Formats: sequence, structure tokens, C-alpha cells
Amino acid sequence: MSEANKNAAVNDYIIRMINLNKWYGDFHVLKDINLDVKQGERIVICGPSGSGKSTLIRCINHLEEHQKGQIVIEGEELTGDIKHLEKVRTNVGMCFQHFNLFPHLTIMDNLTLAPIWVRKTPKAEAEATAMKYLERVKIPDQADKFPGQLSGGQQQRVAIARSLCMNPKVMLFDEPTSALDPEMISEVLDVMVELAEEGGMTMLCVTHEMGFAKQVADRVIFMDAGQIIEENTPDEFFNNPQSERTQLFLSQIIH
Ligand SMILES: Nc1ncnc2c1ncn2[C@@H]1O[C@H](COP(=O)(O)OP(=O)(O)OP(=O)(O)O)[C@@H](O)[C@H]1O
Repeated sequence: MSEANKNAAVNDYIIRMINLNKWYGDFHVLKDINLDVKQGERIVICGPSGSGKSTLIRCINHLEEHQKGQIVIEGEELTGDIKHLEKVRTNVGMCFQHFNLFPHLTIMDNLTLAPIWVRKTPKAEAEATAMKYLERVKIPDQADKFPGQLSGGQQQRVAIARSLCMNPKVMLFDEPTSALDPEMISEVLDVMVELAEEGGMTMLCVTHEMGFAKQVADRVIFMDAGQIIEENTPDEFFNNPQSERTQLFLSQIIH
């Protein structure tokens, strides 16, 4: 392949993980992960507890540091360089299991904090954008409340809106529904489905919500013991799982 073609191929990928390895002390948590993510691709990552799913996506925005291999984001290797990291953290939004909202700030202030201080967006513009996204996640009337006054499902929708206010290219979701009461799960999944179906946003979602995976994922990745064991379209993944470990996992979660 010519150098130009090689670069063109590389540029198709917004995120590349190349022989990625990570250890927590002596514990080898990620083992030779190779994963290329295309711009706009929607990926669901599943697998047993402790298989390294959260660690994998936390490495993408350097919340966890890898020790070997490479992560390349928009053609630039992630090294921990502070300037690059600022850019990555602006372009890659993340929603966590436990929302991580600032409890002492109103919803509006939670949403406008980063745009005003990191992006230097004028306050009125940041507030207008925040309102737009609060409407999109269907809670515009909660803007002046504090996180503690909202349900878990509402707080998670605020967390999604907060990420969207930074106009990210990639959204990482780390089990966004697993801390929610069952009746609140669908209101968060609905927002995620809408986001996925709009297209354009690259999404990596660690979730056990297999209905979500079937509905919107372009690709499902199954991890076990720090390795990617299998990846496929949802159709193939659910109907024709190849490895015994995937079959066992699916038999345990789908009844
Ligand atoms: N900061 C840490 N220090 C040491 N070990 C850790 C740390 N974080 C995670 N681990 C261990 O690494 C392994 C992978 O954890 P990780 O959270 O990435 O898995 P997971 O697949 O997301 O699990 P779950 O579905 O339960 O959230 C687990 O055995 C966990 O105990």
C-alpha cells in the first residue's frame, strides 16, 4: 500500500488501539487489544464483570494510563501530552455509571461550566446551548435545580446533555444505566438510541443492555479476561456466536 493510501486508511479511523496492554500492579488487565473505530461507528462492548471493559474505554481519554502499545485518536498518538489531552478530553465526552455531576451546582451551571471555562464560550451562548440539550433530553424545566433534587434517570440525562454541550465527536458510555432503578433505565436508553439514530456521533458503550445493542450497534465486542474474544454485527453476534465463552455469556444474560 502506498504511503498516501496508508494514511487515507488510517484517517478513516477516529480511534485506533494497537497492541494495547495495561497492568494494575501485577495484574494484566488489558492484553494486546487491537481495535479500530470508524468515524460515526456505534460500538457496544459487553462481557463478564472484571473483563476490562471500563478500563478499556477509560484509556481512550487517559483516565487510565496504558503501559504498552498505542492509542491513536484522530491520527495523533495519546501520550499524556497535556495539550493533546485537552483536545482529546474536549472531543471525547464520557458518561459514567454514577453521573458525576457537581452536587453544589445547579443543572444549568453543571452544563455550562466546561463550555465557559474550557471552551471560553460566552455565558449567554453556553446557556442557550445547555437549554437546547436539556430540551433534547426532555428536562428543560429542571435547569435551576440541583442534582440531588433529580431522579437517577434525570441525573443521567443531565450527564449526557453535559457531554453534548462540548460538541464532542466521540461519546463513551460506561454502564450508564446500571446504577438506575429499573423504571428509569428506558428513559436514559431512549436518549442514547436517539443520539445513535441521528448518526454522526461515534459511540462506544459498555452496557449489558442487549436490546440497545441489537437496536443501534454497528458492532458488538465481547471481552473476557482482558482480551477481545469476539466482535461482529449484532445480528451475527447474537444469532451465531462463535466462541464458547461468548455462547456461555449470552446464555447467562439472555433468557
Ligand atoms: N484502579 C484499579 N486498581 C487495581 N485493579 C483494578 C482497578 N480498576 C479495576 N481493577 C481490576 O481490573 C479488572 C477489570 O476492571 P474493569 O472495571 O475494567 O472491568 P469491567 O469489565 O468493566 O467490569 P464491570 O462490568 O464489573 O464493571 C477487575 O478485576 C478490577 O478489579
